[in-house]
Amino acid sequence: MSTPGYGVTLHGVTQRFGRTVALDGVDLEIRAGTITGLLGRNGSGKTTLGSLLAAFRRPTSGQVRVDGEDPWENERTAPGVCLVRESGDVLDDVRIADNLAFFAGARPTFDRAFAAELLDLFELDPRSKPAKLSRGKKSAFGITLGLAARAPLTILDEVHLGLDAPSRYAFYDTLLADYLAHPRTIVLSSHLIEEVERLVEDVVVLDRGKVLLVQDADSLRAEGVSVTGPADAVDAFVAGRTVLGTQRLGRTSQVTLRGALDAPDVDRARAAGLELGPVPLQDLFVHLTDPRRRDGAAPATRTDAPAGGTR
Ligand SMILES: Nc1ncnc2c1ncn2[C@@H]1O[C@H](COP(=O)(O)OP(=O)(O)OP(=O)(O)O)[C@@H](O)[C@H]1O
Repeated sequence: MSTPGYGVTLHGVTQRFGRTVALDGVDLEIRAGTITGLLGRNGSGKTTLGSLLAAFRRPTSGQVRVDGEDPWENERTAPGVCLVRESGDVLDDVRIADNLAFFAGARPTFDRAFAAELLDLFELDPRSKPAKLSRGKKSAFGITLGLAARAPLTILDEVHLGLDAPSRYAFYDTLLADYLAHPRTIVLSSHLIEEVERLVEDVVVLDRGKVLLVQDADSLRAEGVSVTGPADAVDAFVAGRTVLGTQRLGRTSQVTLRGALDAPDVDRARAAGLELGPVPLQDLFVHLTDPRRRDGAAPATRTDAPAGGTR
């Protein structure tokens, strides 16, 4: 059985805007049939990358391949690629019902019944026009189009930023359930890493137009450990190790460490009454992209590092 969804490869892709280099010689593979989290600080090139995949623009140089082909003016891949950005990418002065009809006509995989369910979920009136919607409702409509399209390559670029917390969690749950029922390739760009981390199988981190890391989320998490317990005991245990983050609540401390612990360390931690747990991706992300580390040194984790599980 072939893998559902379109895979993506980029070879030496550079995108310039005048003197700005938004993407700088990017080599990247996004696996077909996965949810990939696209992470990066402001201006790191995430939206530019999404625009290239959706053939909204052509790179200055390098090769973009979607399902093995150049997506630019490609009649075969175009209906199978759906990019939704924070702005919603909808027809502002056209009623929601007509927007849906227009969108569905261009996409053979569009599921109108699912779109209707999503309108109900987000309490959107099919008679209203996107121009009159609040920011959050407009985002919800963009999400409705993006999910109901069931495109083999779906790129959701900060689509959920305007949503309130209940709507965001409804979006995450719906995305996951629909992805499991209809596997495809989803690229999810977000600054809300704590919220989306349970969804993503692979992680791509962009930093100033370059790929800093491509890794599956589980092996990435395994590259660190969180240590929780009485502050004194935690401090003694973590002394001399690479600390990614510290949280203190009264006399309890939780410290995120980089690097896996060996068996004797695990025994020592347990003997000291400390709890060990997985590392939040957010801590690893902040560590890797910390502007205070802009000393030209290579970050500790890279795709070319010999870390176990890196692909
Ligand atoms: N159309 C454009 N014209 C000129 N510069 C642009 C254009 N689009 C993007 N850029 C620049 O390219 C760089 C990357 O921008 P991009 O929007 O891809 O980043 P991003 O990671 O999506 O950022 P954010 O998280 O803030 O949305 C930035 O320096 C941005 O100013």
